[in-house]
Amino acid sequence: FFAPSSPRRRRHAQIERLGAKAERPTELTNQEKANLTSGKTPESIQRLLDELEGYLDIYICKGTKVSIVGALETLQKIQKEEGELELLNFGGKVDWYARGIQFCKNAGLDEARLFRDGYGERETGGKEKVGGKATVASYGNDVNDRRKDVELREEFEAKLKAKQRQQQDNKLKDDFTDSFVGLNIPKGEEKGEGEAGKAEKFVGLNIPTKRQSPDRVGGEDVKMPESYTSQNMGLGYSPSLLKSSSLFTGSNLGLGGVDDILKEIKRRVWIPLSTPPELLDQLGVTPVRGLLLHGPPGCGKTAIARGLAGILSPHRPMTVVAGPEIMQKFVGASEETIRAIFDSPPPVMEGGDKHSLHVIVFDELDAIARKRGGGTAGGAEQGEAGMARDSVVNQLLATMDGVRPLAVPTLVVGLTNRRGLIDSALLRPGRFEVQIEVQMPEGKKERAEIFRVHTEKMFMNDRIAKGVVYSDLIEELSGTISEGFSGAAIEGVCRSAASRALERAVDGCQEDSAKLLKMCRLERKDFIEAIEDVAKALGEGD
Ligand SMILES: Nc1ncnc2c1ncn2[C@@H]1O[C@H](COP(=O)(O)OP(=O)(O)OP(=O)(O)O)[C@@H](O)[C@H]1O
Repeated sequence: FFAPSSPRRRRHAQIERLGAKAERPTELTNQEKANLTSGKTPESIQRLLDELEGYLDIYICKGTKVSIVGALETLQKIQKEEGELELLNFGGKVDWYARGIQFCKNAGLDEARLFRDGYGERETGGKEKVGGKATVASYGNDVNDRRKDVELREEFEAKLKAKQRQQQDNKLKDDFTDSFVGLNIPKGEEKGEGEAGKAEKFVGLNIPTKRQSPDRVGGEDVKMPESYTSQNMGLGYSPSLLKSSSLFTGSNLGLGGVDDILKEIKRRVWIPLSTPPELLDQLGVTPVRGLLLHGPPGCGKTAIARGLAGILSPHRPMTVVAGPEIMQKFVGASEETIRAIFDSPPPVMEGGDKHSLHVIVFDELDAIARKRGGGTAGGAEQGEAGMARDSVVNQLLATMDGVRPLAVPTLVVGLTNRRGLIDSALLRPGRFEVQIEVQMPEGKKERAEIFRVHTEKMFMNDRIAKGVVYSDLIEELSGTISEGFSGAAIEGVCRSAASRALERAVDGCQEDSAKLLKMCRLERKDFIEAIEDVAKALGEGD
């Protein structure tokens, strides 16, 4: 939904220019020094803007209340930081808060909806001003405000639904086709971009706009296939689905150093799934049916698969098949078991339609899809377990080849630490065709990104000790840890560091919860000691 003319790259370039231009006062007051060392920079506001963008993306896709609350809270942080920046004469010429509000407007959230219709009153009339702008009353944390929000949203959605029903009853063709953006619209009836945009703005309001069930409209103009084979596994043209791929970023998934991986998944899996089928037809290609993520433990394979399923198919829960557990069921059972996984997708949630993508994640795929053949080489097994595995592999092959049609479009994601054990037939094109290695964080830059992901919240909530410069801390930590630290290990470091700060705060003021809340801040040494803790544990693990 953000104009392609304003990609993040351009904003970062702008930040860099601003940073270069920023003039620091030669003589800083103590307060200013304290502000400086607490990390107030244009970059910190940019990070907040990125966060805001993330919330608005989620809002557009899923329309959740949490995302609006998150957006509002982020706006407030932006306003606060901007005020502090102005004190430092440090980029104060840029109205970041106004940019944040513009983001919200682009996302279809006007100020009235953000501030008045459920999130407390916007204070105006010069009651209170920061940096010349009217401040926003804090989001009502109390239950009443939240309840009011829910009531307003329900009322608003009920009205919209009623209006939609009426429009359908009246057979207003324009409105009728608008709601089908993303469907396989028959040739000659494609809607122009303007109309597509019109329908899309409802996406954030939980109205099923992407692909409505043909049942609901008579199924005459719009036909979805009755069953899905390798030829028509795609979801049909879906501009909103294509756009929502912008959500598939490391920062939204809470992952650092994986942007190249996400880009490749977007290009090879996501885009073909949601482009016009006739275009795929002309190109003579079909969407990919299988994605294999392989690599060492704790590097984010599961998190990527979850993120992919959550954004690609927000209305149908994904199916997770835990390899070793399910194998116990397979032994002695018939081939029906694997069929059942594909043939019984979880029902769609409200707002979805029956053609929503079904994502099946096979965790520890090597446990169920080992090389066939009964020989011991390459990890294949004999006996009942070996036969069960052979049967599973055969079933998977038949299903992924499209021999057996499926009820809904399906994407299979395999996760494994041991790609070498998987039957090679499953790794051929047409099956787990896209294979991506999710490696250990390669260098300092990737490690710094992961540290940032897992400490940003502490930093934003002022839980890093005064006097510690956040960017220096990240730089130091990412240089200190060794190459053997996975993303999960780095997350472990942050957890362990937090536990040290918590312990110190609790020891210092057990009986005074207000003091405890105030005191609990992470020191540099907490992180350094935590790195040693985790390194020790990793060493013992080896
Ligand atoms: N690149 C990363 N950036 C930030 N956090 C990460 C990263 N990789 C892993 N983590 C953290 O580690 C946790 C565990 O990762 P995840 O389960 O996705 O790894 P995995 O590769 O699937 O491991 P396994 O093979 O053991 O299942 C994640 O939830 C996340 O918090």
